[in-house]
Amino acid sequence: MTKTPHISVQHLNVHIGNQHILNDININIPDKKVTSIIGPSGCGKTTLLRSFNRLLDNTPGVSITGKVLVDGEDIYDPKAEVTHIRKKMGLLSQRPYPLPMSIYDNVAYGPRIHGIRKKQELDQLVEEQLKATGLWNEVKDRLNASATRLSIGQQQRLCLARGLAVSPEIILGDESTSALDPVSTSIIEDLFISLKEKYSIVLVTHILRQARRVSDYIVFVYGGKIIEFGPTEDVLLNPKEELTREYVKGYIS
Ligand SMILES: Nc1ncnc2c1ncn2[C@@H]1O[C@H](COP(=O)(O)OP(=O)(O)OP(=O)(O)O)[C@@H](O)[C@H]1O
Repeated sequence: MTKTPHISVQHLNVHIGNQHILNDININIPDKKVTSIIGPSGCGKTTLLRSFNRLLDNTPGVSITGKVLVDGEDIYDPKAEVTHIRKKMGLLSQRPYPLPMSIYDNVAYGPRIHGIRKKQELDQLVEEQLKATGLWNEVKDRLNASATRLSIGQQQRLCLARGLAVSPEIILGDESTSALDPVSTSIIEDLFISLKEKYSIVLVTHILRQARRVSDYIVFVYGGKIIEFGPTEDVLLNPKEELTREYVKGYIS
């Protein structure tokens, strides 16, 4: 484990209405590694991921206690600035949601909002991020075409490029390959592996093979609690907890 965690979760409890969704979560998410959150449907994986960038705030009936420190700053401190926190994180959801504009404008969108206006600077940024997501050669001759005309797999990589263009530090992926074909899935998985050089990556996945392929660390969640957390090989091949063993073997789903 790296010495300084990028995200440190301390005694996090999430209730929605009278349901206790996350129960005393304590975890240190390592810097510049891929950490995958696994567990059966409804165990709280997405809720945990969404707690990292305060996406739960608008959920009706939610109450959140405990701390989530990002780079040492408690994002649930009443004085914390949500925009500043969110800028540190890019979220890739299950399905790609390209903006209804050109490929170029999708990537330039965030930088423009953050005040970058010079065409040369934007051109360079767009090219850089399209290269980082392996799209450049596929789209360089049609940058002004509508993003919605790309394949679903390409759209997902474009959404990743759009997120990376605002210089986040952390990439959150919520089942982000579930709508993709096997080839696009494998491209996105390889991207996660290469992007960890620069970013801390946290993924929610149902697919154990995917978790094994891409992750350095695994968090196994069951019934709103963290049952086990550790290096991928340890958790998947030599779990300490009986519940993890049963889940990995497919006895619980
Ligand atoms: N907005 C909400 N209102 C009420 N209950 C919610 C809400 N969001 C999530 N829940 C409940 O919280 C629990 C955890 O949901 P969550 O989506 O985090 O689980 P998950 O492990 O990601 O599930 P899946 O793998 O099926 O996506 C579930 O029981 C779900 O019904």
